[in-house]
Amino acid sequence: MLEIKSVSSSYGEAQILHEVNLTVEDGQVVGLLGRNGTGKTTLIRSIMQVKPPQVTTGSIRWNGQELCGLLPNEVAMLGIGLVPQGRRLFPSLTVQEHLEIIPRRPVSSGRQAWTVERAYELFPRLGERRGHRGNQLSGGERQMLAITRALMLNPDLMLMDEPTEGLAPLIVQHVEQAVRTLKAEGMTVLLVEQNLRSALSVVDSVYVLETGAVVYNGTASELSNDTATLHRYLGV
Ligand SMILES: Nc1ncnc2c1ncn2[C@@H]1O[C@H](COP(=O)(O)OP(=O)(O)OP(=O)(O)O)[C@@H](O)[C@H]1O
Repeated sequence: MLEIKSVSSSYGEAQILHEVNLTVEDGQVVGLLGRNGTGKTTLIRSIMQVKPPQVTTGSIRWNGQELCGLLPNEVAMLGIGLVPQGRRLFPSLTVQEHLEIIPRRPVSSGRQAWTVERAYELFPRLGERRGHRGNQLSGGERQMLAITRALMLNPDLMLMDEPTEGLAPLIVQHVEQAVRTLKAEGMTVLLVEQNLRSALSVVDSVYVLETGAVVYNGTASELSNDTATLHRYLGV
């Protein structure tokens, strides 16, 4: 379980997150929604201990262990995979090389280890592109590679920062299906999304951020029916 309690984070003097509380139970897919600039990526970076920002107060616990003060690779080795916004890839490495260079952690009990072949089963398109280099991939292929790279770590929690951003509708469906497949296998997911429809099709519950604070927490169906919140905080 991921437990975020009273977390505030700052870039220098600028405090962006204000006493954020958020919980992701094991096996849940939780959506993190909110307009541009409300602090979603800042929260993801705070969980991963990627600096900046600096977490100034509060605690972030994963399976009871405090993450604040660890290095990002130490957080990763506790079983937290990151799909960063912007799908950072190496332009000169092939798809296969991207997947092979990821350090592995021992797979958690009851789980099936991720292999390169299993990654290609999740996204067959990537298998067809295994010899292509990072700079030869389409936006959708880059996103698929970013997701599978994070999986190669054998994580128990995936932090996904806007995985459908800028993708064509068909590719968005592939990404949504991949999230459902991961959930069916017991993966815990914190999913940042701007695409409300896409988020609501895969998440169990949602948190909405506004100016760095949680202003809403409910199930996906509660949010779907809450037109006031949708209008006020998500502009729909
Ligand atoms: N490196 C940085 N230094 C200073 N301020 C930053 C930095 N990164 C982000 N911010 C500021 O923090 C605030 C929250 O940004 P953040 O990227 O977390 O929002 P977001 O909800 O993820 O938005 P988006 O959907 O646009 O990615 C914004 O006001 C942004 O300008």
